[in-house]
Amino acid sequence: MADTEEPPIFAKYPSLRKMIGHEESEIVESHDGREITLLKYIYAHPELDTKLRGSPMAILGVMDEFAAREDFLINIGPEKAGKLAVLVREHQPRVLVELGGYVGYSAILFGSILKEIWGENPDDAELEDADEDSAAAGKGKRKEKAKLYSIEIDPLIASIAMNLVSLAGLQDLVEVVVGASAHTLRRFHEEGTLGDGGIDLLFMDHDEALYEADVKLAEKFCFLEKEGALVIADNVVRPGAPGYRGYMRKNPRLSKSWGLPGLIVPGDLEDEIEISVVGPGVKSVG
Ligand SMILES: C[S@@+](CC[C@H](N)C(=O)[O-])C[C@H]1O[C@@H](n2cnc3c(N)ncnc32)[C@H](O)[C@@H]1O
Repeated sequence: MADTEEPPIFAKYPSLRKMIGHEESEIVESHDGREITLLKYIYAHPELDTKLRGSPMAILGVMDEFAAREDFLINIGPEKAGKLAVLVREHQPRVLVELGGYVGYSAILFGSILKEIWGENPDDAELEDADEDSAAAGKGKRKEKAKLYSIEIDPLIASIAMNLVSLAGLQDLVEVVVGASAHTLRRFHEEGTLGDGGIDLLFMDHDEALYEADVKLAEKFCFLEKEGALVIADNVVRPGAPGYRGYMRKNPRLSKSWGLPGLIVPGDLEDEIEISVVGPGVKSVG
């Protein structure tokens, strides 16, 4: 490629041109007002009522369009979304917890898959019915709700996520929870939010420096006791979570782990997403 030639990545993501000439330390990638601009962009969309409302995939498409054309967004983006969607469909989780919800991109993706797999949640009366007559459960009545708890520390950012989750029609399946990850996991434990079953899939995408401590907390509260529970950690290579990776490799509760490649930077083949299958075992590790 000649010196003057623009890297192909800028043709695909024109919004990245803003970063040209800046040191990495000078680049602000989020929480600078662009999230409110995104919300206005979506609500100004000419097909808001005809295509976006009630359509998770169409909303994700507009978020991708905004990230490519207007301003970069720190969500998983379309490539990782495609890979994670395959995994989530295969795994069929009923209770999913996400640490780091941002404006709701991954929450809308995962919530739409929960809806695809489990349908609309039963209302409380139906749940009581199914409880009273366990034979009825065998006739197709569901005794549990499917749920994604998307935990986000920043209340303004979380409000945008709540708005977009509702626009997507997923408010029944996706609960955006405002709070820091560790504080919220502890609150879930004290309040019994997750019931007896715990978590089928824990997605960590908040602060790589907290992955190790937070997964240990989830284990301590027995949230990861289901056979085959999945822990998915994003960005384990860049910015990187060496403490978490080291801890999981030696974890006696780990039965299998593998990685998925990142994206965006062509030729970057290192696995950015680490998937770990954990299960019942030592109750409290570390
Ligand atoms: C990379 S973004 C998450 C992207 C999101 N999972 C998606 O793909 O749509 C990280 C988010 O984690 C939030 N965050 C950072 N530290 C956190 C913590 N300790 N607890 C909860 N959220 C946190 C940030 O405010 C930010 O919105």
